[in-house]
Amino acid sequence: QYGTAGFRTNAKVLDHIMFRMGLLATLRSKKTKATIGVMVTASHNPEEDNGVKLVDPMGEMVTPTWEGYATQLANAEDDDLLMALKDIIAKEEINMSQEAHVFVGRDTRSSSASLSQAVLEGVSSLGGLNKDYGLVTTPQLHYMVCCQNTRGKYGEATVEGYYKKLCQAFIKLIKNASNCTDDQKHLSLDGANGIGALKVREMESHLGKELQISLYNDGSNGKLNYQCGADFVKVQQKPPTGLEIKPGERCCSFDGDADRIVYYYSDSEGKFHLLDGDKIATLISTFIKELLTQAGLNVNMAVVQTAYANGSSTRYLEETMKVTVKCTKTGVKHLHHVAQEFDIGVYFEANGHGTVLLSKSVEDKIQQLIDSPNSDDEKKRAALLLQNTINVVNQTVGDAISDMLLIEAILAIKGMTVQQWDAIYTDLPNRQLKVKVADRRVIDTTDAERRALSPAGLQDAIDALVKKYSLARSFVRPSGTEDVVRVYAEADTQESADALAHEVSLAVYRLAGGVGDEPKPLH
Ligand SMILES: CC(=O)N[C@H]1[C@@H](OP(=O)(O)O)O[C@H](CO)[C@@H](O)[C@@H]1O
Ligand SMILES: [Mg+2]
Repeated sequence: QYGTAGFRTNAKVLDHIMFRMGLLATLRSKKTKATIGVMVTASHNPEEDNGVKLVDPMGEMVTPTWEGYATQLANAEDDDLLMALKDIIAKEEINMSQEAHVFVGRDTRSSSASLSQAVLEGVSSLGGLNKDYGLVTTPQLHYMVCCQNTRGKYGEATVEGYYKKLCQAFIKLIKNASNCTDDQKHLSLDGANGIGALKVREMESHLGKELQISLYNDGSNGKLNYQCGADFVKVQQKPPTGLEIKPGERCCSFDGDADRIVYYYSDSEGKFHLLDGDKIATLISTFIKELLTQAGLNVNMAVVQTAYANGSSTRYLEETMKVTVKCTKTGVKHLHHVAQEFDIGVYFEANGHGTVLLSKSVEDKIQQLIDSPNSDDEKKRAALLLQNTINVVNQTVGDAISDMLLIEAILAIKGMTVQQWDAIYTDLPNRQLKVKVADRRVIDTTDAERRALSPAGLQDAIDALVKKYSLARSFVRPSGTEDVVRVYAEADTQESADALAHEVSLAVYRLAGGVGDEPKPLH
């Protein structure tokens, strides 16, 4: 199934899927009369895996109907492939004489080169024209597609153009950071031994001395995503191997295709502190809200989260910041669409995947303030900061490089240390676990995946377990990228969160057809 983020499985069985996604992207391009993107990556999953994501004309994820076609095409027997294609062509009334253009990109996995070749062959076999961007991050490919289809309005469809746009905006932002010491300009980055590391190296010359990055896990020795990267750090709640973490120093990790980022530091007692997507969303939305007030702009802004958002972050945003918070199903495609409903939508998954979307009307209002001879200096300054914020952001999809530049600029402008940022609110202790079941589709959820409708009795069991703890919350859902059921729990102490997560895992195991050994307690 075309899951949370496309197809993902062991690379050895993906050849035909890649070819077929080349075919599908070509049809999608003919249908939309626009360039479509195909990214070969399995993100944070192990090196042995691979996968593919389709990118729609504005750089967003492909629409649900076409996800359905992707699933059909992927599962068709060889003999039925032609029929399956004809079916899509008929349903979508595709004019086959229409030109097609497909952009292809890939991550650093050893299987990616030949798999992206299979995509390219799929494209040409239907007469599509392709451009192979080779090694790029997922968000870079999304960006290229958007630039191409907006005829350069969003930027130039080259990797160089991407660096120029983002870095120029970053440098303009950072000029507003008076008294920023060299120490504060330093960041340690874990590149997950993946494409992000490569691309940060490429970008560095555009940054001048404004940001000094020490790059670890750059792929020269270590294995992709192995005990490193944003997913490892977030789920394990510990620093990656291969990165020297000095007390108090700001560090961050990308994931394997550089569309996620998390920050962290260790305090003077050596305790590890994680600043995840929720903390990032809080920092960015607070910054934007302050600028809007200074600029005298009244626009409706929301933060979009998923069920994995820490309860403390939601409470802080709603109660202290008075910001609208929306909750959607897991997967950035869901968050993206809800964020689009607002003038400004800041969306982040707790794991660090997210970005900011701004409507055209907000961009116009900001431009008017900058151009107007009547705006006072404070308003103008705020408007310029907002404009450069927009330019540093990759609005097509969550982007670790772009998010990193924005976060670094905000911290510098606010003169804020990573500790001060962390202290905005305190996370509730939490735990994520996985349970293997025979068929994870037996679990059906509702209410943005916060409640289970089936199997019978599971939600009642979870409710009863949650009641035993204070400030507790727990939910389960079938993963869309792995063959597991995910369990999430939070509570007032780490012991309680761990115990609750374990007890809920047991309930899943017993009621949803667990396989293998029964889940064991964490302690
Ligand atoms: C709990 C969690 O982190 N889930 C991740 C994971 O999806 P699952 O459907 O949970 O496997 O991978 C997705 C793609 O990277 C990402 O969007 C999502 O947030
Ligand atoms: Mg990723």
